Order: sequence, then C-alpha cells, then structure tokens
Amino acid sequence: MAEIGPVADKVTSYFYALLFTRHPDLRGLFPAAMDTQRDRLLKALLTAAEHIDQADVLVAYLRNLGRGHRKYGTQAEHYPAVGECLIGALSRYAGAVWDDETEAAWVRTYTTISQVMIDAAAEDELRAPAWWYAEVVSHDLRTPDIAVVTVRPDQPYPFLAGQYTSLETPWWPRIWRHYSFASAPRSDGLLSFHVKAIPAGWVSNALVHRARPGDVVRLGPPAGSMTVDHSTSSGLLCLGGGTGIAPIKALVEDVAEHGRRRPVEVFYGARTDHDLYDIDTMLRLQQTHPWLAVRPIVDNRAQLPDAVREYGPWNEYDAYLSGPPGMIRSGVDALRDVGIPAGRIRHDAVEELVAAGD
Ligand SMILES: NC(=O)C1=CN([C@@H]2O[C@H](COP(=O)(O)OP(=O)(O)OC[C@H]3O[C@@H](n4cnc5c(N)ncnc54)[C@H](O)[C@@H]3O)[C@@H](O)[C@H]2O)C=CC1
Repeated sequence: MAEIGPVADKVTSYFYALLFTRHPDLRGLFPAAMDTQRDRLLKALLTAAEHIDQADVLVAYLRNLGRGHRKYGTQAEHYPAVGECLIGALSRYAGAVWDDETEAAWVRTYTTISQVMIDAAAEDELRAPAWWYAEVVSHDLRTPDIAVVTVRPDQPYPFLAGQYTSLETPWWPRIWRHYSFASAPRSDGLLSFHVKAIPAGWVSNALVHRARPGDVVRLGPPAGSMTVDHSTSSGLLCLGGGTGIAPIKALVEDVAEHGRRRPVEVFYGARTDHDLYDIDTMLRLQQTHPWLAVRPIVDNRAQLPDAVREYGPWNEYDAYLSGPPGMIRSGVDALRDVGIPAGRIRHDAVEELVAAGD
C-alpha cells in the first residue's frame, strides 16, 4: 500500500481500464462518469488495509460493503474478474516490491475479502430486496437550496433512527449518494431526507430543484451505527451542523418514543439565522419534551465546538455528531477535550460524508 499510495490515481485508472477491456459486460454496472467511483475503490482498499489487524471491525465493514453492492447488481461471479484486474494493476505499479510471495498474499487477501462480501450479500438476499423503489410524496423547499423530501417505499423499509441510506435519482443512473433519515421510523412507513443543493452536486441538485411528487427514486439498505443505546439512561449531547440536524431530529424522536426520560441537549449550528431551516420543528419538540434543550448556534457568534465547551459538564453524556466533515473533526476534538471518552462519541464515517456531500 505504501508503494501504490503516491500513484493511487494511476493505479485505479489502470484497474478500471483493465476491467472494462477484459470484461466489457461489467461496464454497465458503473455510472457513466467514473470520477468519484475511482476514488471509492481506493478508499475501500485503504480502509481494509488500515483495519487488517482488527478482524471484527474489518469483517463488519466488508459485510456492509457486500450487502451495499447488491443494489449495483453485483453477482458472486463478478468478484474473480475484479480480483484479477486489481492484482494486475497493483503488480504493475508496485513493481519494485512485487514478487511471487506478494502476489500469493494478495490472492489470499482478495479471496478472503470477496468471500466475506459474497456471503453477506447471500444472507441479505434471504431477507431484504437488493433495493427499494420509493415515490416522492412531498417536496418542501425550505430555503432556495434546501428541500425536505419525503418518499414512500414500495415495500416496508426497516431502519433505526440515526441511520442513513443510499439514494439514486432517475436523472443520474447508478450514481448513489448517502442521506440520513430525518425522522425515526414512522407508522405510515414514509421516509424524509433533508437535502442541500451544493455546487456541482448532481444528485443533491436534482433532488432539490428537479424532484417532484410522483417521481420515483431507488434506495439501498440502511447503514450506520449512530443509533441510540436504549440499554442506558445517560444523557445525549447532540451536535447537528446544517442539514446534519436531520438525523439528530430522528434521535430525539427515538428517545421520545422509548419513553425513558433522559436529558437530550441539542446544539444546532448554522452559518446564518436564515440557514436554521428546521429550527421551528426543533423548538416545537423542545416545547413538548421537558427533557430536551435546543440551542441554535450561529457562526457569527460562535462555532459549534466552542459553544459546547461553554456548557456542561458532559461526563455523564453520550455524544452524537452530524454535519460537515470539518465540523465532525473539530467537534470530536472538543468533546475529547471536555472529557468524553472516544467510545462514547458517535458519528458517521467522514469518508462516507464526503461522498454524501455531492
Ligand atoms: N449523518 C451526518 O453526519 C450528516 C452529515 N451531513 C453533512 O452535513 C453537511 C451539511 O452542509 P451545510 O448545511 O452546508 O453545512 P454548513 O457548511 O452550513 O455548516 C453547518 C455548521 O457546521 C459548522 N462547521 C462547518 N465547518 C466547520 C469546521 N471546519 N469546524 C467547525 N464547525 C464547522 C458551521 O459553523 C455551521 O454551524 C454536508 O457536508 C452533509 O454531507 C448532512 C446530513 C447528515
């Protein structure tokens, strides 16, 4: 990995060139524009390499990856083709250190990785569809670039508050982006997402400016571990930045439904007052639930992590963060500084959020 790191772009381009010339039938499984896709393969490999000595973390990651590949139409027989081209690309760019032993190690590693993914996909097939179709039932433009989009899945969609899904629009086939559920599971089965159109964000722009009731999107399986531990009654300290308030709202609803009173403190950060597009909902929840405190934090007065330091003490709290990657990074630092141990801080993987931003 050290050898190929500096030439990562070349390795992935060469890998896809090999794959699509040797197996042209596989081209149709990938999006027309391959730019973010290239990055994803390498990130997955790096994540696997980083966790090579933590079997439980690595296996959980790979199982999730295997399940997530069902929506792309990936079949067990595709894995050997990918493995052969991957090893072809690695051997070409790591020539200085590549020998028979390295190759044998990569073949064993890839075989193990793919078997974990194939097994997880096969198990998942017994209980869940590869994807769900979901019809847009309402579209609420809250600011010129933020919409709350509500969809009705064609089959029951089980998930936990705090999780996210992947979503594909009809306008950009095979381009999937992540969005957190903005509500806890509802009795009517509807799902809502808060979407901000960002420059050059194909999927987010389509969802904000083009999607209308009646349009049909596809959803992948739920993922993410930013969920409430109902076996404890410790308080929840929640930091939601921008549209990152969506899963925080879902967590609040989840706590309310479980009926156990535990303090929930929400810090809702935004660039300007105008960007606090969901403050009315959050304040309404605060009025209903005496255990909930909501504090809007607007940039020109303070930044989210600094605001958290001013309150507390937080040593009896579990922390939840959701928002832009920079906010999560500095938020985690601030929470560690005020004494919350790493094991009690939950957030989605920052690499996933980068992909979500489009
Ligand atoms: N599950 C999750 O973690 C979710 C994450 N998101 C992500 O949240 C982001 C939302 O974007 P916007 O609404 O445009 O947010 P934004 O850029 O308007 O920022 C929102 C808040 O985060 C703070 N912030 C931003 N960068 C920071 C940094 N480097 N250090 C400290 N604070 C910082 C800002 O001060 C502001 O209070 C997107 O990147 C999206 O992918 C959205 C939904 C769910």
